[in-house]
Amino acid sequence: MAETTDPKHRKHSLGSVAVVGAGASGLAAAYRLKAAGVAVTVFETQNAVGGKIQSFSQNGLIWEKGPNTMAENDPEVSFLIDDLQLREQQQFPVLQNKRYIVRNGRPEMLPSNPLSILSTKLLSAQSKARIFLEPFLWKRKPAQPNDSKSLRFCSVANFLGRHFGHEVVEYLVDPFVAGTSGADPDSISVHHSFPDLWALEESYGSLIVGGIKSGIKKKKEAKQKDNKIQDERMQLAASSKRSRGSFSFRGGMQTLAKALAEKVGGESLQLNSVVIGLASNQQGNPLRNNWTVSYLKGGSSKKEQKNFDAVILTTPFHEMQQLGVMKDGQKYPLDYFPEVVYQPMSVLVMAFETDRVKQALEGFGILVPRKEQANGFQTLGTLFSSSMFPDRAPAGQVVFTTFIGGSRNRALAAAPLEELQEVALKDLQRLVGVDGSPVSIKHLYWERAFPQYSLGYSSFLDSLKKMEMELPGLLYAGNHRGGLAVGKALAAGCRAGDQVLSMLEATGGDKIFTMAMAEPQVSLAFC
Ligand SMILES: Cc1cc2nc3c(=O)[nH]c(=O)nc-3n(C[C@H](O)[C@H](O)[C@H](O)COP(=O)(O)OP(=O)(O)OC[C@H]3O[C@@H](n4cnc5c(N)ncnc54)[C@H](O)[C@@H]3O)c2cc1C
Ligand SMILES: C=Cc1c2[nH]c(c1C)Cc1[nH]c(c(CCC(=O)O)c1C)Cc1[nH]c(c(C)c1CCC(=O)O)Cc1[nH]c(c(C)c1C=C)C2
Repeated sequence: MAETTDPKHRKHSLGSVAVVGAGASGLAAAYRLKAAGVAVTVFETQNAVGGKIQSFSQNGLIWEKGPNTMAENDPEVSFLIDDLQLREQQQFPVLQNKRYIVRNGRPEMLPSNPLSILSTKLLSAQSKARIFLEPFLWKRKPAQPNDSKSLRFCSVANFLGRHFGHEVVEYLVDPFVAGTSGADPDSISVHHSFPDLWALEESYGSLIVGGIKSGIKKKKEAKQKDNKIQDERMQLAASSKRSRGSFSFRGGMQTLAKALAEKVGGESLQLNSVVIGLASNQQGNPLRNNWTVSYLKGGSSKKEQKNFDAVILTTPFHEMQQLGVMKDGQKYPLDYFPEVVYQPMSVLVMAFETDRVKQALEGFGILVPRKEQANGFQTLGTLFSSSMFPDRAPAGQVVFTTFIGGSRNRALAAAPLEELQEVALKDLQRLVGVDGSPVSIKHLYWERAFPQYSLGYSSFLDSLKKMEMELPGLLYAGNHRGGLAVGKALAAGCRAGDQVLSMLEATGGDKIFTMAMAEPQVSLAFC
């Protein structure tokens, strides 16, 4: 029968793909492949989709065990939100730009524009001067000698400290890094965590000048792109993409996971199924169906197997290491990978009677810099959950989501609930005047909440590339590459799906196709 080009009518003639993991990246990859008419099977250990995305609802309280918000910075994400008809479900935090940072034991508003930098109590006059002088102190330098060491081992603290000084690192950079990864700015690579910053210095010298010029350039490109977009739907996506910062969905972030799962289709979701082995048979003619996935279903000890043309892996690396990988009948050891550091995190969701919160703050939330531990604070920060999304708290209650642990206090993340509640109440009493105990408390401990993009993280990324080169048809798409954010995981999943689709289309005949991720283009700069 002649192959149709319309995915809707194709009878899966393109091939079959296994996706391991039904988190944001796995669901996005499966969504992309299914839309193109590929037979997809998503294997997921848990009896639910979403991975780290887990929303819960009880007696009028909606809370998140994982992500509370996401951003829409990649075109794939904007398209996915429109295609899933989630635009109407998007929920933007009320007053989302009202963010606070603790200084000298008190919440201080984070400056949200250049003028408010002049009046903020977060920084000394000297640091403010340093920020305004940065464009003049950092003229574009001639390209530095290619020093891969500086590229691989330049920390966020070092890089931004050189531009703006120590106090900016302590009271702006440190809380931002803790509030977006649970890490500290001395331990993470600027090149892997903030690749755009690295490129700005290389291209413009000054980060402020570079930020302004690249912002203007992006706006111009977006306008030109809008003008070029013929398809009304894409035009809508492009225009609606200029959303107002980060957001969630009605009912919580799980709404996104459920919408993706529905689009992928229940027949493609193999829940309660843990993958224990991947075997690649590259011998002879590189025809399709050269991947065998072994898995245990529903707690049974009976191993089941299924063959596929390609595999997309989205599991955290510590779980990937448990997989038995075979190549042409021989064990393929993953022992050339370096260890990955993970940050632990305890999340406490506490609801209080409104009159028990004496100095409630409106807005997104509050972050505690490491330096404020000297003033007795132990939490990393707290989201003002019921201020962000008023429809998620029972009437007459105020809800906070407090984060404890990270690199700042790994042991405390694993402490018993009683101790965590005491720590959180002590900080909230000082910051928002909480008086007394919560009417309800939910707690989740993540032993490995976030992979850390440490100094020298290139060696992990190089190992991923080696694995993909040596095992044609296998691609990694989880949050250990390309960013931790939900939006970045979705984009990675979409791109992995597209890459596998190209492979399937290219190897309709007998071409061999390896799917090493395109080398991210980075430039060298002096660290
Ligand atoms: C507490 C917390 C708060 C966060 N807050 C935010 C936020 O506000 N905004 C934001 O943008 N990001 C946030 N993040 C980050 C974001 O949620 C994650 O980076 C992202 O969801 C990861 O998606 P993933 O698909 O890469 O991995 P995961 O969600 O971890 O999915 C991997 C899946 O693979 C499954 N799996 C593992 N091994 C196997 C196996 N052998 N067989 C079958 N299945 C397997 C797992 O069960 C899991 O479902 C937060 C994360 C945490 C932990
Ligand atoms: C205090 C600890 C944490 C809070 N949220 C997280 C931690 C560890 C987890 C987290 N939050 C965000 C991300 C995505 C990061 C990214 O690369 O986009 C992750 C992994 C979203 C986020 N949270 C903050 C910022 C600036 C962002 C980026 C998107 C946005 O601007 O909204 C800061 C922040 N995090 C927390 C609070 C209370 C807070 C600010 C007041 C909690």
